Amino acid sequence: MAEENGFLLSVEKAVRLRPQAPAYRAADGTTMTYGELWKLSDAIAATLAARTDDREPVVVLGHKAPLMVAGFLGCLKSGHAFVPVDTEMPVARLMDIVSQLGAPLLAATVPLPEALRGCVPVGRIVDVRAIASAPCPVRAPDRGRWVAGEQTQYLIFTSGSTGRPKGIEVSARNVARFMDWVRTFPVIGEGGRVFLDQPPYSFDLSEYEVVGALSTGGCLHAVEREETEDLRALFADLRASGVEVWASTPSFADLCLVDRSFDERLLPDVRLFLFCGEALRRSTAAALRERFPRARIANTYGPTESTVAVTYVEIGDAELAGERPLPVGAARPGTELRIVDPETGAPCEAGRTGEIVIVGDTVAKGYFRNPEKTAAAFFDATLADGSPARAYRTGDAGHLDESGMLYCDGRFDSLVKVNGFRIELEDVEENLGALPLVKQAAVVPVRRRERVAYLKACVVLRDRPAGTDFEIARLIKARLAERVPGYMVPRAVTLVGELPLTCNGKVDRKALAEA
Ligand SMILES: Nc1ncnc2c1ncn2[C@@H]1O[C@H](COP(=O)(O)OP(=O)(O)OP(=O)(O)O)[C@@H](O)[C@H]1O
Repeated sequence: MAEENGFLLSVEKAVRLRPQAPAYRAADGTTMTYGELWKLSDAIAATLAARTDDREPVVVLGHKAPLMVAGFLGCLKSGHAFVPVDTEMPVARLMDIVSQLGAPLLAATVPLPEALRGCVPVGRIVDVRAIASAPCPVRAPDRGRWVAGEQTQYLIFTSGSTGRPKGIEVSARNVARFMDWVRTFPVIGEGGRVFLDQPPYSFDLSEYEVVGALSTGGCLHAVEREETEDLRALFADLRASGVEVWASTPSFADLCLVDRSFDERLLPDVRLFLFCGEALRRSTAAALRERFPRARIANTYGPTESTVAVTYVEIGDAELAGERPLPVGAARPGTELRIVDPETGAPCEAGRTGEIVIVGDTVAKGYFRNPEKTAAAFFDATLADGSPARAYRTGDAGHLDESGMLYCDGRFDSLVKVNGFRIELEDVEENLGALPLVKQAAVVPVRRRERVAYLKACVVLRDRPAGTDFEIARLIKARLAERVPGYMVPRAVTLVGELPLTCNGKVDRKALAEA
């Protein structure tokens, strides 16, 4: 029998079991049920199928709205990979994506931004809002047309922090295997849970909620970007949300933790905090544990190239005790982690730091229309049981302990040389963060003529001590020098109110370096 789309089958089952159950709660309070979502995605699929016989990727443009999710399902049902593009993206990046795809079909859930109007021919635009407001019955494309197996389910473009954005092609099978794993997570596996829906859909962290919620009959509770910029508005919304699963970057949790009312009285139902995308600091996990004593806190790790995440670990008292950075988890079934020498690719000795290589059934197909970059990062490998699998070189530094627990040791590109000393920026950040005075810190290299001239630390204070900025910076440097060798103490320490975030909600190091 032909392989069907595991994700769509699970959503279909949820539709069949509880068509009236809420699937999506938008920020304006409107709700879309499973039955409505399925019907709307049928109509979108029918429209797309009438437009083209091709299986070309379709850009789904918009922000947090049920129309976006219906657009994703509509693409899959009509045989198209979807390319989620958030309206919050800088316009230049948006235009670059559209040009890389070459005048793609564009399913718009919002009015087109001015700059895009000239780039996409009118005949290539599908107005999702018009489909949603036309109540006529439609015949959805035959299920034989559904995206399945090795075909691309979605194409996510990296933020391009290291060059031009690359489109990562994740297959239907990759997503199905990821989904099978997520459904074994505590809380999510029980089904019917309410998920916070915060990261933009153009960031694959959002797949935790799209796949996690919709394949288990759960509900997405969307929060808008504007809300996240006004904690009072955000908390007013969250108070009545009933959110049970919280998946975000640690930076987004840090942002909320700034306010002391962010605790279990605000969110009495939260039972699982799920982190991915950047280092989870001990201080963040400890604060959450104190304020949400009944919730589990899980750290997960993975790049978009291996479908959201491939490791999982719960952070409890044992993990919080001690000084070393928190683990990022043990490999999911179906994934093997290897630590290799980044230069030669040879396996490292047990316990040593090297490049993390991910092998397994969620490793993506490669980069869209980019065979060179694909060949440079992806290769075919063999799993321990002898079966073939795809492998991806992450560019992340890490090590495994004797029990197979993975620790991230930063990215190879965050290893810098200052005056001949090799310094791991995240190591400096970890030590700064451990100072009682410091709430959050990011360390960036300041380059002069291709070399790193010195390090700059941007620090958010916990409570401001007496003294000028200069005196406080000097105090921080002195305290840090008690923990690390002198060459690791940043020459410049800048006090900031908060750390800037990228549109994906990660600390924006590029902006800090340029500031
Ligand atoms: N739990 C974690 N702890 C530490 N780092 C993590 C964790 N999870 C993910 N990461 C980092 O995030 C990277 C994956 O992020 P993502 O796929 O969003 O792309 P990116 O490398 O941030 O690229 P871009 O910024 O260009 O989009 C990983 O390779 C790793 O460096």
